[in-house]
Amino acid sequence: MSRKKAVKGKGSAKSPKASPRSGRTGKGLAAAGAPSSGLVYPSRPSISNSGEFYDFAFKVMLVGDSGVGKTCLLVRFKDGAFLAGSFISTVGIDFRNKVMSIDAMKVKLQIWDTAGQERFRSVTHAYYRDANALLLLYDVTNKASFDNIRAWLTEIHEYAQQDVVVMLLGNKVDSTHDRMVKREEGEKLAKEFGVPFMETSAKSGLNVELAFTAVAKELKHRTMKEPDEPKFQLQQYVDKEMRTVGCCRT
Ligand SMILES: Nc1nc2c(ncn2[C@@H]2O[C@H](COP(=O)(O)OP(=O)(O)OP(=O)(O)O)[C@@H](O)[C@H]2O)c(=O)[nH]1
Repeated sequence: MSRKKAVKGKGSAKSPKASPRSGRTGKGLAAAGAPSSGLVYPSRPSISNSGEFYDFAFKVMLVGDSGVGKTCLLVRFKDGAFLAGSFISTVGIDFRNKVMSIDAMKVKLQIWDTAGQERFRSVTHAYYRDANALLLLYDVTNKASFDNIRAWLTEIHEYAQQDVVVMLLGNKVDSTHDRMVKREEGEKLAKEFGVPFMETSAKSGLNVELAFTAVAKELKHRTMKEPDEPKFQLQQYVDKEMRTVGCCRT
């Protein structure tokens, strides 16, 4: 990823509020601009620029308040590492590709990491409409980031495709002593909005692979599904596979 300096600014009152951690120096991401991947999503069979074949390609976006761990989640998934150290806020938007094997098929995920700060919101809005799935994150140690989820869901409703797959993720569950949002609260909110839910930790890697695998399975299933075939049950799949951690001081 390239590195750029952050620009300071304030977002619109209509957008979800930035969490208290926003407003820091920018972590480097590609220039903001109109989405122009040139790929058709979903596509089958296809070929990537590097000559690698895959059966499906899907676009997944990471969204949520600044500091909830979107970049760390992506880096954990892509490289199996954790970005420790000082927090550098994302500037604009960038993507990374990962090809996964799902039910013996090659699925390429193009994963877009968005800036959580409000001042970049108009940039990220332009990318919503092409997204096949959105991973919406909050930080279990930051109540404001959880409270802002309703506003994020309103925004998603406004800008994303109607059939976009949305999954709610409560990140940073490794910080058990700092936890401010109970797992049950996340579950309740997700149920209210009819979206699947799970908790993750980019730091420990807990459930990170599972979150992306579940979304890739859902998208692959939707694309291949015969009309009389039952739907893929994403939440059931996640519940069966998910590992949980104990609570906390909530
Ligand atoms: N303990 C813990 N810290 C995390 C985790 N994920 C991210 N962090 C920390 O949280 C801070 C913010 O992480 P980022 O991934 O940069 O957050 P972001 O959502 O991409 O933030 P923006 O780019 O501003 O939108 C960093 O200091 C990370 O080290 C996690 O799972 N556990």
